[in-house]
Amino acid sequence: MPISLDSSNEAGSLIAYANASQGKRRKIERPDKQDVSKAVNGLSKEERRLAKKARKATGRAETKDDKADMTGKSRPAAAYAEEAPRRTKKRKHGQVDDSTPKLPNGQHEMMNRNNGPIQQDSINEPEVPAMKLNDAGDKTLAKATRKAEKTERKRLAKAQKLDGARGLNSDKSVDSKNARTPESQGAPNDDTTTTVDGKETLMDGEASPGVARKAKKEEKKRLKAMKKAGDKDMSTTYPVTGSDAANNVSGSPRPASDGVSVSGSPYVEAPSLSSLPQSDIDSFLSANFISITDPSSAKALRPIIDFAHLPKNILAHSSFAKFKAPTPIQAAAWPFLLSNRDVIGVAETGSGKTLAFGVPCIRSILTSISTHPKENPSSHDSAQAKAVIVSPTRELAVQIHEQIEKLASPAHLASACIYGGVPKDSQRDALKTAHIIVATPGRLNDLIEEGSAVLSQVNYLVLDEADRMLDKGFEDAIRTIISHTLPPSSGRQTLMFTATWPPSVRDLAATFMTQPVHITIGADNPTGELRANKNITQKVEVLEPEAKQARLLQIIKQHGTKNDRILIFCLYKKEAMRIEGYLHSKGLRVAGIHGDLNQAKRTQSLEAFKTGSCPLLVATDVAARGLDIPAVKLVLNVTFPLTVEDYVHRIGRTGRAGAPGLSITLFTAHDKAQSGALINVLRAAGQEIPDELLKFGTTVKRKAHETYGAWAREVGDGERKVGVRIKFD
Ligand SMILES: Nc1ncnc2c1ncn2[C@@H]1O[C@H](COP(=O)(O)OP(=O)(O)OP(=O)(O)O)[C@@H](O)[C@H]1O
Repeated sequence: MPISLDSSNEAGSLIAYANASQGKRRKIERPDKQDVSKAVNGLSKEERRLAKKARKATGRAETKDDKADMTGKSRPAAAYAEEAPRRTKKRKHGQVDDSTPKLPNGQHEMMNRNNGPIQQDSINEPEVPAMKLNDAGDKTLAKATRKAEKTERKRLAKAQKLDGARGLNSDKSVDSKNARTPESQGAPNDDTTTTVDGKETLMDGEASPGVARKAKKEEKKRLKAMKKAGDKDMSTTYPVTGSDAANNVSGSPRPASDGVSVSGSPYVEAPSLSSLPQSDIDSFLSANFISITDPSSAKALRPIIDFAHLPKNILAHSSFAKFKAPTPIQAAAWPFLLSNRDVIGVAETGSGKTLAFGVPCIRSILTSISTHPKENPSSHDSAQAKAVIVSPTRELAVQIHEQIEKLASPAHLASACIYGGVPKDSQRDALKTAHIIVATPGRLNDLIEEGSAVLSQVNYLVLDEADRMLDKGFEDAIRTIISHTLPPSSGRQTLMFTATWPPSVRDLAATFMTQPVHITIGADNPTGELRANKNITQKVEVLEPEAKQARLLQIIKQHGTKNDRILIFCLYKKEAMRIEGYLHSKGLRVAGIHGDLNQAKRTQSLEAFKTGSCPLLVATDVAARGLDIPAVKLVLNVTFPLTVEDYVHRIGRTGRAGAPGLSITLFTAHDKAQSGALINVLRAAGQEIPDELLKFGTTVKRKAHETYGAWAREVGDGERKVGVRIKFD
């Protein structure tokens, strides 16, 4: 019987594998030598010949399997599907847990979750007692298994080499020797903690490299096919013109899935929006510097410039009536998202991106549920998650969850907030009834792995702070999460939102998306180049490193008032602790937030800062992205971050939702490698550039994916990127 492999989905291929060879879905297991011997008694000559052949094959496989059980390596793909739940977790310092492979959609059907760790004996116990040796399917299975083993061995050898090069398995101790290990590196994911001996330990799950790489390969294949198809399409770049005014129904088809697609309910433009003169639309687009690029040949969609233009079922549940009008990113993204399109949304910090993806999320779920009348949204006994929103930090996940809850609960939808550093029990409970999961990657993967989080019906996937989510620290974990959701061919909508969209992550992003509409908000910035929020006045002071502390105190005294908050950023955890202690010693009310603090303390510090009981917060880059804290008057950078993207996010904690903001950056000779990139950001925002900064030079180092964000310093010398001289006029 030919083995049919469904290349679109790993679980699909494994199940097909099992079905083809066994005639039904069941565990794939080879018998041991003894069982084969028993079975051959009384067989014909021909059957004995085949049995001998099979014995040879099983003997080989068995030896490898035994070895693999000891080492956790050299497993054929089918064996991974079988034995994943039996493996015990190995969470070593700085080590990716490759002993616990994660499998995509549907795999849980093949696992016995209740068994727990299984002894070596039971691993060798044959699931199928008597093999029918003259069955052609079995021969095919043995052959296919050998082939799978060979491929797996090759892949693992390659992966080990790669991981070795990336330093994924190397310990990083945080001591005086590497006290300059920045938090954004040392803590690639929010679930990183520090053990007593000062070593950093990944607490929560990283993606299995095996599964992640397979997913990567499949995504690449899909992308290739997609590109081929896309070549036939005309790429469309808006602003919308008068000829598009007639278009009031989205022309973007999305393949129907097995009853879970949201494509059944096309977006219909509100008559009140259709009746607006085109000149109104054009002036809205140009006044807000909205650039929309659609690689498909679908017609342009008018921005939803008034809340009244939203579909009625959303409007009825709106919790945002307090706002005057949608922000530009909301207005531009909503029509495409409501039409089930994939969207990359790049808009400045504090511009309302959460509602931009949050509002269509509710509609997507309601539509999806309405096509499944059995799933009554008001029955909170159980639910299947339909949407996942992934965020890089725990605090941001909590904040997004709060906003999503405000949208979801009036619609009788439930959401769960999943993040590391806190007990799992309440999260497990919340998952039982959640339609929407807001999560950090590490803890989500842990709960997927144990079977508490099931994403097999997720057709709305959001990566918030998408560039951070796609950098090396998170990439594998994100791949694993994505591989558990519905594939795009079954109707999954994939959204990426951020304020910074470096070229280094764009190719990777494309592998997860289907003809995404690219929306950028910002003057003179159609390609989404790095831009800071123009409402922020950026000041840079160049000084000697030893002068920093005194200057810091001066600035705080100069700007601190009773009601305003000052957010102080450091690069290292130890530095943050030192600065917090220093300010404390000066009698100031100050709190701290960084990766060495337990979650309760982190939450407490943030609350104290939000309420104003502590008007000063000293933070590392764990607080750089997404946090929406009212009345942050000043962001003060004591040490420049590793990347200028992080700088843009840090200063973006002020000047939110149209309010003015101020940032002051203390810049020393240690940071001169970043001077060129910083000058570019200042220049693009029309800010003053001090001569002392210009003296450091205008060289901008191009960042490739490997060197972006969390793992930057772990790239070997051989991979160091060459600086590019940028000329200014
Ligand atoms: N239409 C609107 N009008 C006015 N304010 C809004 C609107 N939509 C959202 N906001 C407010 O704007 C603030 C910033 O929103 P949000 O946190 O979503 O920004 P963001 O673009 O995600 O920022 P960041 O890039 O820093 O994550 C929030 O306080 C939010 O309530």
